[in-house]
Amino acid sequence: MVVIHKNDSNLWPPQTRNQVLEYQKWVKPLAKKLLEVLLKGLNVNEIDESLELLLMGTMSININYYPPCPNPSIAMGFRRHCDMGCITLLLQDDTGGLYVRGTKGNWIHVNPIKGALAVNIGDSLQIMSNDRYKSIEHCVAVDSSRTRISVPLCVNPSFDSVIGSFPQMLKDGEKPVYKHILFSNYWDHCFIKRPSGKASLDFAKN
Ligand SMILES: O=C(O)CCC(=O)C(=O)O
Ligand SMILES: [Fe+2]
Repeated sequence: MVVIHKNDSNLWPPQTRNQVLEYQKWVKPLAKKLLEVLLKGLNVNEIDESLELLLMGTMSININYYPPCPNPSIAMGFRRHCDMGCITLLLQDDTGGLYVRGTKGNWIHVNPIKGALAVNIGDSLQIMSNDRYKSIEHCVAVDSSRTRISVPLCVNPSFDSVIGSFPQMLKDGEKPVYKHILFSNYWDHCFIKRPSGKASLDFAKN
């Protein structure tokens, strides 16, 4: 289940609607703080209204339910991918199974820590930072005996935002790695083509 637009909340089952909206309200200032810290690293000192739309104009929440799988060695919970937006704040239960790709191509298990959120960088922030920040490839393995629930909150540009390298990134003749594209086009590309791993970024490359 995903809440993208404000009014989509009517589509949520009433059993969880209030909790989801409450959680979204609680987590929004935290997302902004994290983006402020990340943007300071790109010499952007303030997130004004237009930047806020670009960085966090769409927030979506998924609730992922992974049932136990009798043969985990031949099944995948979630295939390898990068999230499309700027950052994802991921709440997971204590079952485990989330893996991120290390710099040497190895898979690293993200041990669940009670009360902690895992924060992933998404493709849009890689694009805006002209590759200074890298989106993290991740996947989910299933467990033979336990269910798993995760609640990722994806902080994305608004759909009508144009994403591209921040001009203040490009110093001393540095070339933009990515062209300027509408975030909704990037979103559609990822959903329709379903590229795996980091391949979706090629769509945005110059
Ligand atoms: O279930 C997880 O831990 C990750 C889910 C995920 O990667 C996603 O929803 O994009
Ligand atoms: Fe993801």
